Amino acid sequence: MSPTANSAVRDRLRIAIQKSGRLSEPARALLASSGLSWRESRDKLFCYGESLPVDLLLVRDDDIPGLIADGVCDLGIVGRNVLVEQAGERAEAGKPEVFREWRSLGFGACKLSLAVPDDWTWEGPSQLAGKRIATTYPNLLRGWLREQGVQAEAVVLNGSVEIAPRLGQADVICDLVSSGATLAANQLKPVLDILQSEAVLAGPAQPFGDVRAELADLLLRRMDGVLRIRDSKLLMFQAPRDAVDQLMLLLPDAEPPTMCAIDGADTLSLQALCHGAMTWQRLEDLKRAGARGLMVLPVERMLA
Ligand SMILES: Nc1ncnc2c1ncn2[C@@H]1O[C@H](COP(=O)(O)OP(=O)(O)OP(=O)(O)O)[C@@H](O)[C@H]1O
Ligand SMILES: O=P(O)(O)OC[C@H]1O[C@H](OP(=O)(O)OP(=O)(O)O)[C@H](O)[C@@H]1O
Ligand SMILES: [Mg+2]
Repeated sequence: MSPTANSAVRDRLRIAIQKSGRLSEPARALLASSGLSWRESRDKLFCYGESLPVDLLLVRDDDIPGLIADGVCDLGIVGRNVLVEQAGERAEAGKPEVFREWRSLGFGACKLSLAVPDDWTWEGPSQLAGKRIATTYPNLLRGWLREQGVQAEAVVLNGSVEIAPRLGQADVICDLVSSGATLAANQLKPVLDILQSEAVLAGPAQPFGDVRAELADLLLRRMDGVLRIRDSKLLMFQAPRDAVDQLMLLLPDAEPPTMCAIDGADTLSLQALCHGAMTWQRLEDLKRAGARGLMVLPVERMLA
């Protein structure tokens, strides 16, 4: 299917997200926080956008890069691991680059790691020469092996990769790791990270040439606002003017504060957007350094 043939007839934006899995809920939540709402219930495969002409396609995550490549959808929310793997697959087959990562989204964090049996003494990548490596990500693995100048065999499995060494299918594995619990349960240990992954917004490599460009820009601006204030709080307090420098050292994650003088000029009232966790411990440290009347407020929306 040609991308242009399929996408030329649309004046609505279509975003593919995972139908059901780790990225489904956070992807929906991010889009909803960006002001999108849909008519259909969540078990449908297609959700018609109500607040904006932006529709959703609910699909298997592995299908998302291909749907963008074919012009069936315009954007997608997918793990970087899947996107980079399929980009590599296309490059290997001599196909042009048609999709790329537009934004990292700060959820679905995991690593693609090499893991070896617990009883191995790890000496480095050269130890993998001639070994069989079970993985769902053969392109990423082969690319890494090439960079290392190591020749090894990729054994491609679509699931239950961790059990392959025990079944004698492979010597080591290259799979996604987050807590490490699955590796530990299978007597494996991680020795190297090949890719740091998280959910990303994927889009076409070339900009849209029609109304979708404006829609995508609007959506990106809103998403950037949502991502920027995620985990952020507005901190308000008062402090003696001569304590402010010291106090700001305790707030390395704060944007430059807004300050105004009260009580003549000796006391300042400050407000600062802070991007890290505002724990009781931090508030107590600020109080000890001279801050008074500390208040932490949630931030709902931000438009830069
Ligand atoms: N253990 C993990 N912790 C955090 N994120 C993970 C973990 N495993 C996978 N992910 C991320 O979440 C994405 C989706 O994982 P999930 O297990 O839901 O996919 P799936 O089983 O392939 O689903 P689908 O049915 O859509 O094909 C992965 O591609 C990866 O980016
Ligand atoms: O480090 P951990 O926190 O243990 O997570 C790692 C596991 O998570 C993923 O599998 P998932 O649970 O999605 O199962 P699946 O591969 O069968 O879909 C991944 O493929 C690992 O098996
Ligand atoms: Mg999948």
